Amino acid sequence: MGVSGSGKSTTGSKLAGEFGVEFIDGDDLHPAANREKMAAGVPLDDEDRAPWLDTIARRIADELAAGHPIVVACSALKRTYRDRIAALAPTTVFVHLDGGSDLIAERQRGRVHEYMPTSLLASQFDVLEPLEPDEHGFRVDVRRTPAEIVDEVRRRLASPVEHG
Ligand SMILES: Nc1ncnc2c1ncn2[C@@H]1O[C@H](COP(=O)(O)OP(=O)(O)O)[C@@H](O)[C@H]1O
Ligand SMILES: O=C(O)[C@H](O)[C@@H](O)[C@H](O)[C@H](O)COP(=O)(O)O
Repeated sequence: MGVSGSGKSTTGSKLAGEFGVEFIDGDDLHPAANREKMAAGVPLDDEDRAPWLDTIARRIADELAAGHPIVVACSALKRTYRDRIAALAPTTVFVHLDGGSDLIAERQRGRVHEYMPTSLLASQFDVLEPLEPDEHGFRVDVRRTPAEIVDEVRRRLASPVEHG
């Protein structure tokens, strides 16, 4: 989880590669209307995101039911969004790629995205709700390299007491 440009695709795909599991990018599961809205510079609202979150939650639940752990990139900006995912896939561990707006804006500007304009980053920080103590997950600092972040995530996933 994390705002656009926080490194979900980069670190998520690397983590999945190291685990030897599938990586799913939530970007690819947005309905066309959501993509068009973002491309037009308009932030998504709760109603836009609800069916997308359900698609992601169902996909996680289906994969887990088939015995396939997966890594998913999904902004999951609000507590209610994460609860929606956890309701269908309760063993989901949320890893918040957390960082300041200046650094993330700089990284976002340095990449090309199919539909996401950099102008929407501020709206994402506005709605971002960090993990709360009773959520299943932890934060990592995006000032570190992708390799360091992946190592940290692996270490913490191997220590259940640290991410309860
Ligand atoms: N930890 C990191 N250190 C340096 N650059 C990073 C890091 N994580 C991601 N990046 C770069 O930042 C940009 C945004 O990352 P990306 O994975 O596309 O973010 P997201 O999927 O969250 O939108 C990319 O150009 C990526 O190469
Ligand atoms: O909930 C949302 O508003 C979107 O999911 C958004 O968070 C996401 O950032 C875009 O789809 C762009 O994708 P990147 O996060 O990969 O830039």
